[in-house]
Amino acid sequence: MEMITRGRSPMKGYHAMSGAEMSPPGGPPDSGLISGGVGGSESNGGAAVLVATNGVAEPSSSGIGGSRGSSHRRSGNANTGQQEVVAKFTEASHFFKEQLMPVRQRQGVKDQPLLSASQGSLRDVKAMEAAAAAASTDASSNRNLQRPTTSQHPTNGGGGTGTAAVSYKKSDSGNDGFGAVVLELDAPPSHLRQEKQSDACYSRDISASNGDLSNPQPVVSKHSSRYRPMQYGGGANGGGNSFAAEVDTNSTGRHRTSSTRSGSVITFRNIRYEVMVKRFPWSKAEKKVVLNGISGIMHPGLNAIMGPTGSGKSSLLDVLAGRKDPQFLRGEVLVDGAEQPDNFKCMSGYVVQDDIVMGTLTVRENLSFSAALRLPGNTSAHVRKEKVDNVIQELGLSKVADSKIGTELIRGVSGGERKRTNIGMELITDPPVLFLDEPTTGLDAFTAGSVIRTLKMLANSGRTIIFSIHQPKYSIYRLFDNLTLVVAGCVVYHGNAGDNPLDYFARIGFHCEAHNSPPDFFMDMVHGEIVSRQDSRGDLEILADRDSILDTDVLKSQSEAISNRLIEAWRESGLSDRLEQQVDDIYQRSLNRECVSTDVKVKKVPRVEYPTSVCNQIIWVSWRTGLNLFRNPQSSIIQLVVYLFFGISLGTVFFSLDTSLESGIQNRQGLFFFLLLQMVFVNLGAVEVFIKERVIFIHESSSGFYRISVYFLAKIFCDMLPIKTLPVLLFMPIVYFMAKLKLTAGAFFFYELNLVLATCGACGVAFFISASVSVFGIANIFISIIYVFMMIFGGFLMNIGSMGDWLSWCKYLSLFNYAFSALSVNEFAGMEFCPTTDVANVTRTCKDGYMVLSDQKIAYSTGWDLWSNVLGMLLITFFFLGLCYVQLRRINKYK
Ligand SMILES: Nc1ncnc2c1ncn2[C@@H]1O[C@H](COP(=O)(O)OP(=O)(O)OP(=O)(O)O)[C@@H](O)[C@H]1O
Repeated sequence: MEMITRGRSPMKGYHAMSGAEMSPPGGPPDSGLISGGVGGSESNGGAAVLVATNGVAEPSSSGIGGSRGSSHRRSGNANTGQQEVVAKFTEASHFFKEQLMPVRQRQGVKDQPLLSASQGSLRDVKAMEAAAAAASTDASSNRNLQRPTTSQHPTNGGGGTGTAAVSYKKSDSGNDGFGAVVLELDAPPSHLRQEKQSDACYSRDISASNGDLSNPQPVVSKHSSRYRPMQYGGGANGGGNSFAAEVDTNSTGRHRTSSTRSGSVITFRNIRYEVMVKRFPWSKAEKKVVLNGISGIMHPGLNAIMGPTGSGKSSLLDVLAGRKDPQFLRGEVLVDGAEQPDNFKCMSGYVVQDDIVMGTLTVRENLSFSAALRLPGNTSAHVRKEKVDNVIQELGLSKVADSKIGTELIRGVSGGERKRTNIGMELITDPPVLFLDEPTTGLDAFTAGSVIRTLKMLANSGRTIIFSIHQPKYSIYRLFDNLTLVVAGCVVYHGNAGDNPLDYFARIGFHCEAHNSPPDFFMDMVHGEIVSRQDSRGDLEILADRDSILDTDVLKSQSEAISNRLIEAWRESGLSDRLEQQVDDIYQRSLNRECVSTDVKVKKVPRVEYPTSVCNQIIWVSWRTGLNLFRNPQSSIIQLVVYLFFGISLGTVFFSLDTSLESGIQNRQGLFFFLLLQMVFVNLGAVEVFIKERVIFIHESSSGFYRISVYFLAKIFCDMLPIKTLPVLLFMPIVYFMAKLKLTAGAFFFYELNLVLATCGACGVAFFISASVSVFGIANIFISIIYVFMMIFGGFLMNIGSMGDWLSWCKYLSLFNYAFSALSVNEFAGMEFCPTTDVANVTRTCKDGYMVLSDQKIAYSTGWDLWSNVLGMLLITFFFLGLCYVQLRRINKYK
């Protein structure tokens, strides 16, 4: 059981006390308490508020660097904030009295005063803590315990209202793995550190005078280090600053309930990302620096990464999300002040630029799929449904919840709704951090605005949202809490959004004109379209009338000069210095706690954790594959119609074959040729199976939805087998009986078996190519080459016996050869073909079927001769399916 104090939004002039004094200095609190105030960002200047000493919590009003317990106010609205804190604690007291105490009494715990709040003092916090603990132990009998009020969090981002909110809620520990009562305290962030003691990390108030981070305060909270060892709240302009320390009682440590939602703080230090590029396939690989020594902190709130195209936005996002190949990466990424967990990909949400939803499924079905595979295996269907409903509601998708997403053939939901569904797929697990790669790309201005507003709402509920974006309009920009401006792989600004960057750039000589919008100004500036009016350093050539310059080389060199100037200016700025200091401080403390590996050369390879069993994964992936198939007319209904048409056509052309010497042999061989052609070449369509779902597969398999083997098996059992075997079983008998092939049950079933195996083998080849190549056109070329090669050695048009031995062995690689041989033996054995017409001066005799087979060099004398063909087709099928599986495993999961 844990009780959490969570900071939210900033209160200027207040010091986020975070309950540091609620526990004995230097050690963890006795019980699973508590707390976390949150340090303010630069602009916040101060923070809220709670001082508790020896079990007595008092509202305090010291600034961010204020001394403990100081109670003077620094801002006019501080008093209001203080009163609100008190009011909220009073409310908390009622809540504990009315809802938690009865639980304690049922358990025989002697009643004791809980919490009395008056102006300036909050009493008996320990009792409250004890009550919360009692409530936790009765979690199972107390499922309906709800937070009585929802605290309102300021969303204006200005940090001026000083609203303080304390809320408390109890999560459903039975299902989501969290047994936590959350006490939310609106307060600004960033002055907390964690320390490792034995097996746990403790958060520490590190705030000191003037934001000096060198004077740590005592330990304030204890929590498991397994999942979220610590959270630093904080954010630009106060949007969604929060802090929470929580105990994860879940075995996987991945799932969090929305009631305990709080974003993580991502700290990155000296990030350098290099790739090796070749100009031509044959030329020597050259090193390209994509990110060059980037540092920063992303707090809960809306964190935008902006920059010109190719500047490294997506790369930075991927690095923070743990989705870049570690072998090309240098530097550290810390999550809540501790080393980025190697299963971070599974714990965080990542919305890729492409769609990761299945177009044939409805919004609700897609979300249900995500819930079924990403929530812990023991989550009940009822809770899963509730989660899906909540996400639908949260994202404003109620109206289209039961509409299909849409494909090229099916008209579906709008672009914005589709994007929100993509976001919902990741929100199901309520991740503390949500990454989005250009979430507005491809959307019109209004839809883009609605998507960002949705993100803002999520950020306000305490999540850390980090996304890359090109050039937003102003109404979008003003929602940002934090801005990271990247140019040529370097940061030129990192900090609060709003007017702060304008002030900063004005200080270094770049002024935004009155009518210009800030994001447009930033982009113009980094592209070199706006030149410095006053270059304080005097080493930048200033070209006033850029429009008159036509020489592109001059423009390019000027852009580069301005970019370099911006990069240098940032490195030399006080903002950057303070940021570096904060980042270094967090990093050093992490090292001290031994929570971070000091060996930068040994980068961890990301690990994927699966929250559900193989069985569950097979059921759900098969369910989706089947549904997708059923609703996809291209691959199901049209295929059936094609087979029906083909069956009737062939049956008509080869109707009632006779046994004449003139046509009986040739017509049968011709029929087998066309049948096999159809069985094999119909699989050209299967080449798109993995190509089409490549992005979804990479995202889902690397995010822990399912194992690769599960996806592969589901494709075979729910796609390949029904799609390939059903039409053969249904429509190929039409040909058999219309053509009057050998009318025995054995011969008929063997004919069916051969056709099924031929088509499965061809499908195996298509699957292998599909898993190996990502471009449809190239895949088509490869598969055509393989099929034609097999056809040459099929024995139809070229007698294999007439080939040299050095070449004829290739028949063993040919599906056509095995299938044709088997069909021929099946049909010709025991037949006799006699002439029906006389030809002058020519004496013709009957020819039996065995002679036909001998002429074709087809072995027929033993049962093995017949069944070896079946074995050959099976081997080809398994060989290519095996290769397909290997290729699926080898697909690069890094971006
Ligand atoms: N794996 C890679 N191989 C080669 N070049 C790469 C690789 N990853 C990134 N780059 C290069 O690094 C630069 C930054 O790429 P990145 O995708 O991060 O830029 P971006 O700012 O997101 O661009 P855009 O806005 O156009 O998406 C680009 O020039 C890109 O070509």
